[in-house]
Amino acid sequence: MADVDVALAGRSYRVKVGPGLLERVHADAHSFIEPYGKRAVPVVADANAKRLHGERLQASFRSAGHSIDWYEVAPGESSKSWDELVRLTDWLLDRGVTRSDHVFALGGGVVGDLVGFACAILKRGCGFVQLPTTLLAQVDSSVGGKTAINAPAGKNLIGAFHQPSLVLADTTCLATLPQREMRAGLAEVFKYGILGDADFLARVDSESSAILACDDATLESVIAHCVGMKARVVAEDERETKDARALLNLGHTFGHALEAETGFSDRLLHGEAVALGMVLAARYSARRELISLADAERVADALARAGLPTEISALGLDCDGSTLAHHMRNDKKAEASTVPFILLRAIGEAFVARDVELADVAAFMDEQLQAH
Ligand SMILES: NC(=O)c1ccc[n+]([C@@H]2O[C@H](COP(=O)([O-])OP(=O)(O)OC[C@H]3O[C@@H](n4cnc5c(N)ncnc54)[C@H](O)[C@@H]3O)[C@@H](O)[C@H]2O)c1
Ligand SMILES: O=C(O)C(=O)C[C@@H](O)[C@H](O)[C@H](O)COP(=O)(O)O
Ligand SMILES: [Zn+2]
Repeated sequence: MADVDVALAGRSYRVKVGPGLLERVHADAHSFIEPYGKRAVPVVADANAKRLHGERLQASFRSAGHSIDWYEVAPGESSKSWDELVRLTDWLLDRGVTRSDHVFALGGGVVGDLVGFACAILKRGCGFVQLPTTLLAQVDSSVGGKTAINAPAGKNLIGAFHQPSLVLADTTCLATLPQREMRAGLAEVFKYGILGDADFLARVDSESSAILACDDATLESVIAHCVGMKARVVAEDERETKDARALLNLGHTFGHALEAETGFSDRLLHGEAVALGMVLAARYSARRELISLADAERVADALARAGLPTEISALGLDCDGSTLAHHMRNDKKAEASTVPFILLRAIGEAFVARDVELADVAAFMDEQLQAH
């Protein structure tokens, strides 16, 4: 078992990583469950996560004399919507959830982002506990307090910073995760290496088979490493007001544009979009002679070896580079006169570039759409 603390004045919380944590939620989350007394505890769950792991959670609550009031969320990105937010907040209000209560979120990044945002606005803020069940959610989305739903204008455009009170990442859950979803999560694992830790990138490259095969020891140590990196960044720059947290957005300005263009659907998962986005960020860095083309292709090759997509020409998009660049204008990092891009000075050394012309990005995207 590994523990990582996210240090935020007055709002610090623990992230526990390891096998079997769902069986002992009643113990680890005791202080957030006990106040419910005889009331059932609200658990918002991704339908697949509930079907596959809900019973373990239920047994844990039952052993401490508590029952669960389940709310099911349909799997998929389309659940990060206004409609689902309204349905969920109405349900929480119906259950009489108070500001001092904690709502439990069982599932991947979709449920975590949705529940986190609902809890940020419910009665101006109640608590929540993250029980992430995907690799992506365990290494990234359950930690750091970015919560959001999507808008027609773009990805995660309606949201709030709202930190969880506890994160319990039970690695046993990953045994039931489809390989495509494991790979999508692996993209965010690669991200930590590419943006700030070349040694970790080499390690992930060589251990990707063990990660995808859910080797217990590898999973626990890799997940804890990622959470540790994210915890340090979040402690330094919780609200992305300095450049530190923006680096966690490597590949996302490109990736979110691709997600928008594919309709936030399972045609392109978030992690797959991030993999493509990191390749684009690396190749765009090479175009600007910040890194060599060989280094950019090293990034692409590592992702390809793990079975992740690296060529946007294979997506069959019916759009041109300026349509994609137009989506990027809605990026939340955008400033009045510029869209900051996370580029590479070296593999393992990302930085925020504020002198990128969207017209140049559009021309680059046109080339990439036609490449290979
Ligand atoms: N807040 C953040 O900092 C942050 C960071 C990264 C990503 N995100 C967001 O996270 C979302 C993606 O999260 P995700 O990749 O976890 O996707 P997801 O939540 O859609 O889950 C992926 C799929 O796995 C299924 N599933 C979940 N747990 C399972 C399990 N244990 N076994 C079998 N199936 C299971 C789900 O039903 C779903 O079909 C995106 O919306 C992205 O924007 C947020
Ligand atoms: O935690 C962060 O900061 C991140 O950027 C993590 C990303 O992996 C994640 O996808 C995040 O939701 C993207 O943030 P956004 O501000 O671009 O919506
Ligand atoms: Zn992401």
